[in-house]
Formats: sequence, C-alpha cells, structure tokens
Amino acid sequence: MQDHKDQAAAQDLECQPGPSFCTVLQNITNSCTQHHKVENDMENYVKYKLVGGKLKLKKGVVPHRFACQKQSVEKPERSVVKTLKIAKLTASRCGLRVVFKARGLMPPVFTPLNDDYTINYEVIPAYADYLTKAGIKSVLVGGTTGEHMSLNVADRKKVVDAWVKTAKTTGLHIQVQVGGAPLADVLDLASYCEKEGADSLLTLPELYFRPQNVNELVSYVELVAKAAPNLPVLYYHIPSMSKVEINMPAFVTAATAHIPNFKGIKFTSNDLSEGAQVLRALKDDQEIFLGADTLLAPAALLGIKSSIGTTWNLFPRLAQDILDAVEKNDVAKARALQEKLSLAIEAHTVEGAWVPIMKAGMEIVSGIKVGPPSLPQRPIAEEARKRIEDRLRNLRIIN
Ligand SMILES: CC(=O)N[C@@H]([C@@H](O)[C@H](O)[C@H](O)CO)[C@@H](O)CC(=O)C(=O)O
Repeated sequence: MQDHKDQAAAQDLECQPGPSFCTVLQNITNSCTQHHKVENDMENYVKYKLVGGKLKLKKGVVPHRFACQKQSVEKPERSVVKTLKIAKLTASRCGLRVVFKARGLMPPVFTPLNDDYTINYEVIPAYADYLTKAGIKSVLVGGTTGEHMSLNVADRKKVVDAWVKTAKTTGLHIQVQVGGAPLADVLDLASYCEKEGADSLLTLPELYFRPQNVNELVSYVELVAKAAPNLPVLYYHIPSMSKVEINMPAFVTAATAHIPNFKGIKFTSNDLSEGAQVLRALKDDQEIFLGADTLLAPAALLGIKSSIGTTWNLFPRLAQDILDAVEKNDVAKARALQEKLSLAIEAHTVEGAWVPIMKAGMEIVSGIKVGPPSLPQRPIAEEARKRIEDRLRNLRIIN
C-alpha cells in the first residue's frame, strides 16, 4: 500500500461496488483497486497480476483506511466483530458473499389451481410436505411446470410468498423463476424475491426481442442479477420454448466473468455433449441442472448430477435411486431404473401436452390436487386420465 498511509482501524470503505474494484484480502480486510496501485507494489504485482492469486497486504498495514476517504473524528473501534461486519458489508457489495448450495433433484413445482382457474394456495403446504418426505431439499417455483408465464405479476408474487412460507417448516431451498414477462416486471419480481426471502433465482431470456449473441444474453441476465444482488442467479436454457439458441459453454464463461452472483444454468436440452462442456466451464460454486428427465442416468454418468425435471414431482424416489445407482457405479441398475422412469413418462406423453398430462399424473400418483393447467392450456379428457392411470398400474408404478 504505497499510495496510502496506515491510518486507523478498518472503516466502511467507500469504493465503487463491483468485482473489478473491490478485493477481499486475507478474508477479513479490504482493498480497492481504485486506490491500491498494485503495479507499485512489486510483491503483489508478481503474485496477483503475473502468477495469479490473492492480494496480501504488506506487514504492518492491516487494518487501514484510505487517505482519500472522510476522516472520522472519533477514534475508530478496533474490535474483531466490527472488522468482520465491515468485511461482510464490503464483500456483499462486491457480490463475493453470494453462495449457492442447492444440489441434486429440484422439482419444478406445479401451481395448484381450482376448477375455476383461481390459484389454490391452501394445497401448497401439503405439497411441500409431500416433497420433503420424499427426500427433496429444493424446489423451483414459477418454471415451465409452474406456468408462471401465464400468470400476472401479483399472482406470481403470492405463489412465491406461499412457498417461502413453507420453507420455514420444511427447510426447502426456494428457487424462483422470474422470467417470461416484460423486463420491468422481471426486475420487479427479482427484487421482490430477494426482499421476501427466496433462496435463488432462475431467469429465462427476453422472449420477444430475443438476444442474438452471448453478449446480449449476458447483459440481460446481468440486469436481473443486479435487481437481486444478494441472491444466486441462474439462467434458464430451454431453446425448445424460448427459441434462444446461444452456445451455453461460451455464455457461462462470459456470464461468470461479468456477473458476480451468476451461479449456473438450468439446461433443458437433450444435447449432453454441450451439457458436459458447460460442466467443464463452471466453477465449484456453480451448478448445471439437467432438464431432460429421460436422460437423468446418462447425464449423471457424465457428471451432471443435479436436475430440475417435472417428473421429480411424481417420481422423486425413483429419480433419486437412479442418481444413487450411478454414484455407486451400478450401471445396470441405473439403466433399468431409467428405463422404468422413461416408460412411466411415455405413459403420459401419448395423451397430450406436457403440463396438462403431468398435472393429471401428479394427482394420480401423489393425490395432491394440482387441478387444471392455467389458460390458455386445457386439461386432458377424463378418458385420457383413466388411460394414464391404467398404464401406470401395468408398470407397477401405482397399485
Ligand atoms: C419443457 C419442460 O417442461 N421441460 C421439463 C422437463 O421435465 C421436460 O419436459 C422433460 O424432460 C421431457 O422428458 C423441465 O425442464 C421443466 C422445468 O424445468 C420447468 O418446469 O421449469
């Protein structure tokens, strides 16, 4: 620190927020590249700029305050607690404290509706208990399965509230998908989720003025991430619906470099080769969630062990058994279980569109009343529901 003399105990450093300016040093002390000219500090220049690594303050300089900042009249308090608080505040401004721990199976929950298409909030606590008892630790609210693209913002917020409330007793990690609306609403939803206690966010891309390249997509996700800077934010790659077909390994690399709270992607694609490339591009604190239920076993063999799939609502234990078999290198078992799951899915898909058939299947398998799909989608006919039930019985999935 040659430009600034050691002044006093560490203060609330007033640096521009952002990872390019602030650096956490030795875990609890702070520096600022606006003030700290690393080129004038040969030891740090070699370690940080040339070799790569953490900046270390020179001996006797810790903690300190920069000369260009306001002087405090009172003698600064020199307590460890205060120093830690300052480090936390500064790190949070820099986005360095955002941690994302959700892993494994994350069912994208249905939005339960009454027969008149109003939202059936009363069912949500029992739904959360059902998933928790099946070993589920996290859920996605507002995804394709949750049909939030068909709901208004006020209803979306109320559904978020209901799920966040269940987390108080279940401990579920609540991830919320905030995309699929005009940007102003997406940003409003993102900051609402942060304020109301959601645990992480997922966002679709802009769906009308679609991004044409990696930079445009990064800049959209960055806007969402800035609206909820303390939450982990993931990108929802689902080209079959969004029609945004941008190379995901390139996007992940650029997003990681530009967005401090960017923590991974939901990868709804059958292209496991691209998925494996994404996995390689991610850092340890980021995750890829597969969104292709019939490929759970092969994806897990490639190292993609987390997944957001509609059918984890219906068959959470079967899906977990597949992941466990892969973990134990029991390939034959993983394959047999994947076959069973795929047949159970096909028992539905012959009867119509994804969400209507899966809502019917959810009621058959779990007894949770998720009701009809949101308009403009329509429920399947009673005879189709009966056929699904018969097929699941023949597969011995239900009694
Ligand atoms: C379009 C769609 O609903 N995709 C499903 C998958 O579960 C997919 O339907 C399934 O893998 C087809 O086998 C998930 O990706 C759902 C999902 O993540 C979501 O509801 O947001």
